[in-house]
Amino acid sequence: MKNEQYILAIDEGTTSVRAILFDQQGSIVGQAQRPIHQFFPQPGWVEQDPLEIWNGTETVISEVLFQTETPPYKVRAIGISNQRETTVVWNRKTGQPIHHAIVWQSKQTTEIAKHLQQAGYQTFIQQKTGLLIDSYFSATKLQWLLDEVPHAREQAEAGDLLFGTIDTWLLWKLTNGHVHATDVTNASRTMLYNIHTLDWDQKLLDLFKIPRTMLPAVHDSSHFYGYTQEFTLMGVQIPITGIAGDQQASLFGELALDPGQTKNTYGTGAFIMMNLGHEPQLSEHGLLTTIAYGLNGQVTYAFEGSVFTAGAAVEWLKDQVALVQDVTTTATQAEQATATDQLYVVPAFSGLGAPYWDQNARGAILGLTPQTDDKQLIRATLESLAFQTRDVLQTMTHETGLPLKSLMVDGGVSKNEYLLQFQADILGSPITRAPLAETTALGVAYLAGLQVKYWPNLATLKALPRTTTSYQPRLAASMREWRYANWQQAVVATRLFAEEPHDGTTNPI
Ligand SMILES: Nc1ncnc2c1ncn2[C@@H]1O[C@H](COP(=O)(O)OP(=O)(O)O)[C@@H](O)[C@H]1O
Ligand SMILES: O=P(O)(O)OC[C@H](O)CO
Repeated sequence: MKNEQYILAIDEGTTSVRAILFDQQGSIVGQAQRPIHQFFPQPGWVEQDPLEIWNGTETVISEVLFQTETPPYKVRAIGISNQRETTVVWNRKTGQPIHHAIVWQSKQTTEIAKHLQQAGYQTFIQQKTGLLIDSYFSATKLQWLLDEVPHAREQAEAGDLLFGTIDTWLLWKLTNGHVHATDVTNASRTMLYNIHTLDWDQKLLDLFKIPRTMLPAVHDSSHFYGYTQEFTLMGVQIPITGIAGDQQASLFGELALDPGQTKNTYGTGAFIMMNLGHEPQLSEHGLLTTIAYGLNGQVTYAFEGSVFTAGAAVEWLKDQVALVQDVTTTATQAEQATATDQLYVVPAFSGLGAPYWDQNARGAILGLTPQTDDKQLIRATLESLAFQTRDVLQTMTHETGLPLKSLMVDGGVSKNEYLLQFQADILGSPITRAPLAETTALGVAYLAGLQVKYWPNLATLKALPRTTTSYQPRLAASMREWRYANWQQAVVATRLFAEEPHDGTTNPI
């Protein structure tokens, strides 16, 4: 349609940045994507260049507009979804980052996190933030930057430095330094934000020694944040009206808006989220309580189970052990493998996330025999994603008392048919795959579009056409439980290996 306007979603993930144009049906009109490099300055450390992220974002925006012959004035609004927790600090006057961004997976602040745990801060922090102490969240990363980058602390105390997660950094760049803000979902991942009072928590700022002047303003996920500046890439002023962390954006894109509705996004990691409604519940078994979205002045909470290694394990099959040349062939290879009932890959490459939260664990392969071959290893690796998902979902249903009726899935690895069938089998529940792999971008497009009345209300979104693919469980219950019991045993063995030896020698891991 000639006069149609579009919503532009920017999805800045861990491995790439995408710009996607959506029309009023929620269909993709065009998209562009650029990879983003990761730097590994020391084992376990992961960093990215914030300027590369910004330049990549500018490029994909230009590309998608060019490819679809869309003049910028046809973009009704912009939404930003982003890899969460990743921490950037930059100079407010020069706009220069003081260091690379510290990525969510990075382990350089493990010692700070351990120290806090040992000092007994877990309950204090969980009650305020809903989070468990881990180097994953922004607070220890920000503290590290202020402590380790020369003169950073004095500059921060003088009010010269700004902190942001990637959404905040991109918003600041898009508005040419006019707007320093974030949304409630991203704020809830910093470990500095109180999810009950909905404000930065002074006691936490004191604990991590963070000057309040560095912190962005916090708003609803659907909110008028500001305009792109005329002299930035867009050439015209376009409102930026949606921001959400990528996992929350995909929950919104799935329209999982009722308590109990649950999604899993299989990307680099796998992030399972269950809508909790308007009352936060704290977990006793390793789940995070997080803000799902802020809409019309009200926040909705969610339980989250973060699995650190999902697609990253598939990448490992390709890049490190070269068992596959192309990740898309893994489903067929897994289908062709002879049964792997006794072979288990525990991909704890960066420790184990929910519900274990074991920073020390490292990956293991258990049950090798002389017959074990490449296809079986591929299959067992894919199966590990499904087992890890069950670990989290079992905890969620136990804690909330809500049964799992069905699981909505999306993300890059959800293209894998073998995985989804096995996921249904090992859960004993149906799986529904979203029509678009780009549910994250769609979610933040919805949030941006609601604010400018591109879509007038939630009912309009629910009425949009949507064709999903379902996977029904086929495995007998006895086999299902036997396989899962074996997996649990494999996790126990893996964690045992990472424990300190009892003879006083240092654990080399
Ligand atoms: N057909 C497939 N089978 C298995 N894994 C896949 C397939 N297609 C993509 N992937 C994996 O999906 C991941 C990328 O998913 P994506 O949602 O783009 O991640 P992120 O947002 O973390 O960058 C990569 O780890 C890639 O190996
Ligand atoms: O880059 P993704 O899509 O794997 O998401 C990363 C998460 O937001 C980290 O918490």
